Amino acid sequence: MPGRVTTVDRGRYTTLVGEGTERRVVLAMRARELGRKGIVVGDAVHLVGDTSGTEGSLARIVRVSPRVTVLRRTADDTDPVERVLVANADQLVVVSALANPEPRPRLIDRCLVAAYDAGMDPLLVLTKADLTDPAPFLEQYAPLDVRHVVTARREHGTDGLDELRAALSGQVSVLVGHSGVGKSTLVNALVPDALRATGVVNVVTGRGRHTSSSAVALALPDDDGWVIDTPGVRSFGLAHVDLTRIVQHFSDLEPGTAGCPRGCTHDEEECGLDAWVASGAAGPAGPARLDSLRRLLRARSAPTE
Ligand SMILES: Nc1nc2c(ncn2[C@@H]2O[C@H](COP(=O)(O)OP(=O)(O)OP(=O)(O)O)[C@@H](O)[C@H]2O)c(=O)[nH]1
Ligand SMILES: [Zn+2]
Repeated sequence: MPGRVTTVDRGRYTTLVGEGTERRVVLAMRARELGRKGIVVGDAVHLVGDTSGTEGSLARIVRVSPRVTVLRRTADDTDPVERVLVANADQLVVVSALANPEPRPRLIDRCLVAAYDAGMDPLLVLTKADLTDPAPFLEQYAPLDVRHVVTARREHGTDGLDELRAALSGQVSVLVGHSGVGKSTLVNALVPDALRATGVVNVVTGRGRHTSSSAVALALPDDDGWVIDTPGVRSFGLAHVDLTRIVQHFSDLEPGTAGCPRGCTHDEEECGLDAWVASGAAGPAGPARLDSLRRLLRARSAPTE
């Protein structure tokens, strides 16, 4: 029985199996034959045993499918190892308020790098446009050509929500953002209460709301994709990011790296990209694009915020 891992908590895995009306929550443990193989939220797994999902039942996870993407959480003081946070997500939704709290461009840049490194498409969601004009902020990000959705609270509801739904449709999206940006407000609007209750099982009681601070996958209405909410994720593991994976996302600049010395950091005097851009090969936007690329490359080594 195939399933998708929605929460991980102390050796218990909440999974969702089945489609449509057959969809149900199945609590599972790992089978011995998995050895030390890790299981994270978003993993596609194969379950055996009692997959009825009835109260008190426990299935076993016997296989984990190869991961298409992996988003890593950074090592920190309590855990020196970079760990996979979420598997198989398509896009990284970086939620930032335009005001209250002020946007943190360095953190956003780090999120973009993490997305590129994970093989995920980034999507910027800029909330609270009712408080300030989004134009100055957007200008700063224009050369990066990152998709974005602007939301604003209005008397009749929230502007931009339909556009956001369209961007999430059929995708597995990880939502990140620091406290107060309005991420919970968005998740509540996207995933109705009834759906939120399923797939989010408290391991201790077997029902109710999951309280741990780990990622939680929530199915969007009508099986139209997933959002994975990540409370408490403040930074990503960028220590092992491969430069070429970032440069790949700058298709207008990438050919210019042919003129770089071996092992070029693309942020040094000998870098071939300066000449490439100066020759006009990257078009009129070239200089701003190169600045943005270098900003991201530097964000890798910036201290965590
Ligand atoms: N003006 C305005 N306020 C908003 C908007 N969206 C959310 N808020 C408010 O911003 C505050 C923070 O929203 P939350 O959804 O709790 O933010 P969060 O990112 O989940 O933050 P944590 O719960 O701390 O993780 C709340 O008081 C919301 O009512 C918006 O579009 N405009
Ligand atoms: Zn270079």
